[in-house]
Formats: sequence, structure tokens, C-alpha cells
Amino acid sequence: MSQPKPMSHMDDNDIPSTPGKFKSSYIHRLRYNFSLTKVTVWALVFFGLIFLSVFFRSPSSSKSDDPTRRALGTNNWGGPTWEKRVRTSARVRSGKGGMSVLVTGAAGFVGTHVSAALKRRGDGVVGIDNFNDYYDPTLKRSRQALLERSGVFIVEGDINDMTLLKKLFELVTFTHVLHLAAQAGVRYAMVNPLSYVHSNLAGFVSLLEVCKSVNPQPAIVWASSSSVYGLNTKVPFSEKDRTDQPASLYAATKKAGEEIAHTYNHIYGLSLTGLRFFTVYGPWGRPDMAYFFFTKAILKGKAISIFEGPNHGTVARDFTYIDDIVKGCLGSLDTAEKSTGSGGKKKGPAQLRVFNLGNTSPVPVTDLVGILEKLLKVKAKKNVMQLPRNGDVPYTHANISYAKREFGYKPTTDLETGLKKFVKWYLNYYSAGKKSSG
Ligand SMILES: O=C(O)[C@H]1O[C@H](OP(=O)(O)OP(=O)(O)OC[C@H]2O[C@@H](n3ccc(=O)[nH]c3=O)[C@H](O)[C@@H]2O)[C@H](O)[C@@H](O)[C@H]1O
Repeated sequence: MSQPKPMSHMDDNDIPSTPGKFKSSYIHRLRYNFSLTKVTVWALVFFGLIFLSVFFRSPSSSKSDDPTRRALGTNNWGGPTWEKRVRTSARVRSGKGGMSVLVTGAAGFVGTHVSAALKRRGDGVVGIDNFNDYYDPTLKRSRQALLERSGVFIVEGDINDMTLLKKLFELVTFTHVLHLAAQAGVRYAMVNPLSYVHSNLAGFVSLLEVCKSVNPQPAIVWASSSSVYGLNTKVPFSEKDRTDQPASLYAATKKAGEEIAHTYNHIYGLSLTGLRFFTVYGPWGRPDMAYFFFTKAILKGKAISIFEGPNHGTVARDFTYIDDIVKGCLGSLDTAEKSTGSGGKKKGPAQLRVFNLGNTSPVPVTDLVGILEKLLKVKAKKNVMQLPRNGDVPYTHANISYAKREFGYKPTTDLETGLKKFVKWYLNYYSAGKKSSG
């Protein structure tokens, strides 16, 4: 910004700011000085307010109200070294003829496991993750380190950053996108609703916009949720059952995602497969989920709340072990047909699918706690309470016959076996590295 001349150096020939409204030089200088003081005062007030709002904002309000708070380090990309890492990570093992997959949410629970599995069998994988702080980001960093060791590079960025997405497609011809980046959690939707809109709606649309424009278009497999069944009471839940009664905003955004997928399939010929995951658990899991934070609380001797339905009704989940979910993701990717559009235009009908990926064996939450007590050798302090109106539904149970028919999906891990593996990992992870469980 140019500096104003000092008064003594200004002369009568100074050009007025508004031509045709020239006043005497004395009045002009007086006004100039006055407005300069005003501008300075207002600038001080303005910057003072910014200072106060940054330094005195309560941590809770910043955590709960601002959806963008979660976007950490989103500009940390670009440059020749970065481009080389992207290309190397995307490379299919020679002689394999495999796929090249962009995995969104790769530092997440499911994302890490599927990325590692893809890489193991020789496919090319590039991850993208915004490393937000919805739950402990150090766990995400540990997963990133794990993937790094297997040759998977995770780009740091948000799926809403279309410039970044386009850049990735410029560098690599991805045959598939496995879209797992999302704001998860049923109950948190009452705390920070806009974060669900940001990730599950805007983020998904940004990704689809880029996918529909690139040539060739990739096939997309993405994470929906068992929660779309909402208040549906017909069990087991079949893909043909109604999903128009979501019980949480989380469920509503996943249901909206399914409709958005339909639109992009219909208009642009994108091949789209939605996976309705049923309460996925296991090693490297999500600390916001009940089996995870129950474990932590039981070990610390803290009380846990166990929800029950009306008239002491059982609350149960079709808990599904991560390895079974990985098989379901790989099966979906392997059977995904090519998208049919090019240059943003549909050339013919494209595949559109939705699968349940569950365990077909619901277990009451009280039994989950019993198994954890046995494995941890600690008695839990239990507060049994009525299921709050927080978006939770009392019961889930997957009918998986469609996934079985299409790609031989067959879950093989029961809850006790799966929890044993989780507890072993948990004790090792949080004691060996002396990491805090948050
Ligand atoms: O399948 C899904 O689509 C979803 O699965 C998961 O949701 P949920 O099935 O609700 O799992 P989770 O929170 O672990 O609660 C498990 C059980 O513990 C009960 N529960 C919970 C908390 C508590 O304090 N007490 C309690 O009894 C609770 O009532 C429930 O019965 C994912 O978080 C979600 O992102 C989504 O992917």
C-alpha cells in the first residue's frame, strides 16, 4: 500500500480523490488527516476484535460449531517430489494388470485396511485424507506411517479441494475411486451438524464433479451406512427395504449420498457402488465407537452407559469385523464395471449398485460388554439407561444375500474372535508406544 505524503510536502496541486469536487487545500488536508485517524482507529478496532476472537474463543465452541476446524493442513501438496510420490504410489505392480485406486479417507479405519490390502495384492493406491481432529489425529498419523511402510502415499488434503483432486487425476489415470472420506458417527451429528454437510454432501459432490469430467472416468465404490434403514422395523434389512426414515443427520446425509449417486450415474454415466457398512470394528478402529471407548473406560475403572430400548428392550448391532469389510470392498471394486461417460457426457447406461456389508448376526450391546469384561479381565461399571433420542436406532441386522450373489461376500468372524484381535491390538498400541488413548 502506498504511504500518504507528510502534510508539509503536499501542495495545492495535489489531485483530489473525487475529480470535480476540489476543495481548498487546507480543508482537504484537515479532512485527510481526520479520515486517516478514523481509518487508523477502525483498523485498530478491527484487528483487536480478530485478536480477541482468535485468542479468547472457547475450545468447545471452536470444536463444535465450526465445520472447517477439521480441515488441517489442506494446502500441504504440490511440487516435483510430491508428484513423484503420487505417481510411484499409484503404480500397479509390474505384470499384474491390476487397478489404480484413489482411496479417500485413507488414514481412516476402513481406508487404512483396504489400502494396505490393495497394495499387498499389487494394485496401485494413492490415499487422500484431511487428518481432521474429530478423533485423535495421532492415531491417523500412526495408520499413515503403517501405510507408508507398505508403499502407500497419503496426500494431505480435503475432498472439497477440487483443484487438488483434478491435479491427482492429471498425474494418474485412476481406474477406480474408493470413497471412504466422511464425517462418521451417529451421535456427533447433534453436536456439529455442518461437518456432515461439509464432508458427506459437499465433499462427495466435489469428488463426483471431478470424476465425471475426467477421461476416462473412474468407477466409484463408496461408503454408505446401515444407518440409512433408520426407523425401518422389517428385519433383516434388505437393500429393497425402505430407507426414507433416517433417525440421525448422519443417516440422512448417507441416504442423500445414495440419491446423489443415482443422479451422477443417470446424467454422466458414472459407475457407482454404495456399501452399507454395519458397525465395523477391529484393530486400528475408531475411538468414537462404543466397543473402543468402552474398552478404554473399563480399563480405567470408569463407568460406561449402556443403552436399552423401551420396556428394557435389547439394543443390538450387527457388528462386522474389519477383515470381512475389506473383503467386501475388494469384491465390490473387482466387480465394478467401467463408467460409460467421457468429457462430462454419458455414452450409455452405467452400473449403479448398493450392497449391505454386515455380519448377519446381531449381538446385544450387553453381550458386547460381557465379552470385553472377559477379554480385559476387568468388571465394567455399568449405567444402564434408556436409549436417548440421539440418532441411535435399537437394532440392526443385515441381509447380505445380494453381496453374496454378486461377489461371494461371506463374513467369517464372530464378535468374540474379532474383539480378541481388537483388544490385543489396543493393549499393544496404547502400552508399547506409551500413546495416550485420548
Ligand atoms: O453401521 C453404521 O452405519 C454405523 O455404525 C456405527 O454406529 P453405531 O452402530 O451406532 O456404533 P456405536 O456408536 O459404536 O454404537 C454401538 C452400540 O452401542 C450403543 N451405545 C453407544 C454408546 C454408549 O454410550 N452406549 C451404548 O450403549 C449404541 O446404541 C449402539 O447400539 C458408526 O459409529 C457409524 O459411523 C456408522 O458407520
